[in-house]
Amino acid sequence: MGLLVDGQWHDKWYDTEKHGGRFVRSESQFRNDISPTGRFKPESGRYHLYVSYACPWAHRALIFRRLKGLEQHIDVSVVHPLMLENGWEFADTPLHDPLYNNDYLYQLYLKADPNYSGRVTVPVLWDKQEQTIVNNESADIIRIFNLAFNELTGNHDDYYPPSLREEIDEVNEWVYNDINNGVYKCGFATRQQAYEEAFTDLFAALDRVEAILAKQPYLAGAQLTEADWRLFTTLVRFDAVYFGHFKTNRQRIVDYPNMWRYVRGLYQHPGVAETVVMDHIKQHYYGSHKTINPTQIVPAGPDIDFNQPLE
Ligand SMILES: N[C@@H](CCC(=O)N[C@@H](CS)C(=O)NCC(=O)O)C(=O)O
Repeated sequence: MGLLVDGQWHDKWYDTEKHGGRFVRSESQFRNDISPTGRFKPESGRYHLYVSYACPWAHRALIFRRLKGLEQHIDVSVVHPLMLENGWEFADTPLHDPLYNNDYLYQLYLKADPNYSGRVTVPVLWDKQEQTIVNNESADIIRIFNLAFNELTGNHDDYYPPSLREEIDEVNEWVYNDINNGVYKCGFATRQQAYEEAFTDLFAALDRVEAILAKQPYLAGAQLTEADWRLFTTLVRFDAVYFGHFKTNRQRIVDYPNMWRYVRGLYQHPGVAETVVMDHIKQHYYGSHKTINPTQIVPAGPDIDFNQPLE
């Protein structure tokens, strides 16, 4: 784990002490759009997506690539599940970098900006033409995938429809703060109080989701939207890693009847199960955070059947 400072790699863990033991996530820095009139145009074969199967943020992008039929137009590279002293690394095929044969993901960031300062995160949407990063913020990448390539693919499915945008933005706000990022706030807290605050907020938000799903099938109502996919990537990791490794253990997702049905429904959506790679997920979390799990032992359980029929 580390970061780049003026183009130099430093092996450094998150500094929680300056925030009273709290984990504070930094903002992504490459935030360009893809549009017919802009610098980055929607073209087949021009862009490349770098992900980790372990990462819930990168997972959103992978799901949208599949939902929007972009596999033929945007290739993907997957990094090695362990993120240690050199950050995300490439390894032997198929976990290699087919474009530049880099050893480390930070080399890609340096190619985009030799003086880059900041964290080196996945996902990365890369432009092969300009050899730079278009965008490294998953919330943006899924919206780009949702719309920008529609003319190319003929797929007009809309996961951020204008009529529901206000509702979706409102849900995203608390789901992001208290659940998507909330599990990290629990797991990376270095003081008891910081952990307990995050834990309380997390389970209040999960209870809220459970109550919403008692009344309607999806977070924004009757229609499946990006708000659901953003929540899904956290829920699908919850019982296998966050519950144990991040100490989010008041209850599991399987213990919430509505959420357990909902997460299975999303998992069983065509093409989604193939984007869930549980051994990368478990290896990454239990193996990469030595401050939390010094032995790096990966638990053998639990056994979760996301394919269980939806009754
Ligand atoms: N806001 C970013 C967050 C991405 C992110 O933090 N990814 C994690 C992996 S789950 C990462 O690459 N972390 C490396 C680091 O923080 O140094 C997004 O949603 O795209």
